[in-house]
Amino acid sequence: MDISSLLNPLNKAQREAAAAPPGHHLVLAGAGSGKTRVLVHRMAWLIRSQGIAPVNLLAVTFTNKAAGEMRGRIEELLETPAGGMWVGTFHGIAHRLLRAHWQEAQLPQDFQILDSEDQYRLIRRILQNLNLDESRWPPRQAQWFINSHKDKGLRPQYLEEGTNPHVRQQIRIYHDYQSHCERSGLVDFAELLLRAHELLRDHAHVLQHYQNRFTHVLVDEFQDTNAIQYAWLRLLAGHQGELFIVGDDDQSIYGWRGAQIENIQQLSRDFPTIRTLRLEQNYRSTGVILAAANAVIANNTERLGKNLWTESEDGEPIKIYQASNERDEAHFIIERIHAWKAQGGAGSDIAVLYRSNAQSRIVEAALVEAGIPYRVHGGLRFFERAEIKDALAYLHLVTHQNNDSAFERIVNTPPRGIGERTLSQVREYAQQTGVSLWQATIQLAAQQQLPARSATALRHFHSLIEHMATDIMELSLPAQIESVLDHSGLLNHYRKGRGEKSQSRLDNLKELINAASQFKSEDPSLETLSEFLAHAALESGGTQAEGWEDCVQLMTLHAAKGLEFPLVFMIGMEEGLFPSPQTRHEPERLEEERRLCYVGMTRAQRHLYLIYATRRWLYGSDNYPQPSRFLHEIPTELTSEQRPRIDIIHSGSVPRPTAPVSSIDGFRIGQRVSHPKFGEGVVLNLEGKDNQRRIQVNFTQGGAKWLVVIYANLQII
Ligand SMILES: Nc1ncnc2c1ncn2[C@@H]1O[C@H](COP(=O)(O)OP(=O)(O)OP(=O)(O)O)[C@@H](O)[C@H]1O
Ligand SMILES: [Mg+2]
Repeated sequence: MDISSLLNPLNKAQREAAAAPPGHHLVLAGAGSGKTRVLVHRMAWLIRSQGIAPVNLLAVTFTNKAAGEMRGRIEELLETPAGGMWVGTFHGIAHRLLRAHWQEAQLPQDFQILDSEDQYRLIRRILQNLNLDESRWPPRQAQWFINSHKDKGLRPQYLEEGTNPHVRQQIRIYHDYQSHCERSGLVDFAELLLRAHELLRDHAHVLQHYQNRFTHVLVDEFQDTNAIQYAWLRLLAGHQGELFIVGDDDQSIYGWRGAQIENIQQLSRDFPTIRTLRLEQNYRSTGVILAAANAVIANNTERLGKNLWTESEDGEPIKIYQASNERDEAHFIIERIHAWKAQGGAGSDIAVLYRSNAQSRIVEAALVEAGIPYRVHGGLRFFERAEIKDALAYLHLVTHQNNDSAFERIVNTPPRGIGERTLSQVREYAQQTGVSLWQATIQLAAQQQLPARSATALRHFHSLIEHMATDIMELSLPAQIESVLDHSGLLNHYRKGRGEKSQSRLDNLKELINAASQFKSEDPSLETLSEFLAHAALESGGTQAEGWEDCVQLMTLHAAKGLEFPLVFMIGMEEGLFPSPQTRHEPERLEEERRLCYVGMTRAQRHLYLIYATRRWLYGSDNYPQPSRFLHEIPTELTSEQRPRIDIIHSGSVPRPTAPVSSIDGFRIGQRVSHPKFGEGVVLNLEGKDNQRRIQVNFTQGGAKWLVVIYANLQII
């Protein structure tokens, strides 16, 4: 592609940004104005028109998925693979730096990444060692204390002890936690960033190397960078590197996780020559959606201010639906999805967005019942499932026996007769002598301090792990994983289990082998197994090993950042849920909630539904919430209220609207049928007419379910 056609798909302002002369640039622009598009074109333009080598570019995005898409787009524009270019998340890039410079970073070469759940477990263990009661010292609080200090670049030894006993105790926990991580070669997410920053700050030759290499540093979603991320961007850019930053202050939604919207202003102070460019035309949404989103965000006071307009047609009004409860909310969505599909729309065009993860369950249940495929993003991610973590723990232990988290996780999974009493003895010994749990078991066994049965069980465990390590040395990555799954007894363990759960666990373990065979290391110089383990820890949801298919997308508003969909449902638009209860009386946090609402609304390209319930069962109690204030902030001429439906499908004792019938579409009570998802079952009930024809089937695996006949795809067997 020649240079002019490279810039053709851009408007004038976008082109000026993508082909801006050398220097620092900040593209500050609203949602859907093409910031990400400009960033990608800028990279292609630098390579094609300015002769910059791909190795000189560093691009930082927010998720692995975005990074993958970005690389794909650039290669498409260049019509060739852009090898050597670094594109990744802050965490991914920090990890890469630390792997390359582990010595300078004072890490063991085979350091391992501790994900949030492992971190939580470790903190609990530290609390136990310190004899602290969890009800007084909640592990989550300690975790927050540790991470938020690391995000600010603060190590425990530099914290002011002060007089507050609570703070002193937290510092002590932080201290113990940190020494434990250092002894065992473990690096948590916040540590990745902090250590990468220290690496650059304290080692002039390393810094020099990367400053020379990365002549161009490009960052997407800049508004959500935290202090430490900003600090290392600044170091990397140095005096010569050129920054190309894109962001939107109105979409800053991670303040609670330490992101600093002030970084936008700081940028102009640190790089006084930086040019701010604006994009004002929105290409994503209809006029109505954009006007509504603009009206909502206009209620915030802390804004840098911008205009956003569109040439698109106004489109249809935003639909506000008052649901009688959360089940009605879910059924309304199902109905709309059916209508969308009936018109030829794809399921993957649709997103259901919510404020809190807990809201997805009811919608999921309704989707399952209706037989609509869906995918939850950012829920329990593939690599976070228990069986996958067990498998990964074996792999960790095989490569690195001093990994206590991995040891704890699988020493008795599957059960092999190593009891809690033995383990506490091991833990105590490890703590007193400052060795790893693995070492402790060896030493205790040698000193014959353990009961004979436990000692034998532990010896078996040792030789199991050691054998695995030698067995897999020569194997390919998927074969390594297969071998470990087999020899560890995990596969057998789940094979023995009954029911759908065990089956789905087995499927997941097989999927892990599949994921390993598709895995390509970014950095060929690294050993594949440890690289795969790091990938598993860093993979931030979004993509799962199975690929996309035609699924309705469910995710939190936070996870929807940067994405777009023709049809969007925002559910739970209620005071006390969105805005969330803790934020209602704090103006700053309320503004962050409003930005989140703006992010959600601006995901929609053509159709936007906002739904609230007048009654909601949430966190174990019944609530009668008011509609969200954000709904009132949308001018009424842009919305249309959907009338409450009368045919709400109730469960239980509520009388059904139609009388039972004896046969529908050839189905009869007592007949055996099969369903593509639920398997085989027996027809219990039939009712309704026209599109409302429903059938109740008692499935062998899943119990009784009501299905809508025309969608259920049932076969008589
Ligand atoms: N000049 C253009 N012509 C046609 N379509 C465009 C143009 N610029 C952007 N788009 C399209 O508009 C949509 C939004 O663009 P993009 O995702 O880059 O916006 P953004 O500013 O990054 O949004 P967000 O703030 O949500 O991340 C995309 O579908 C993109 O392809
Ligand atoms: Mg974007």
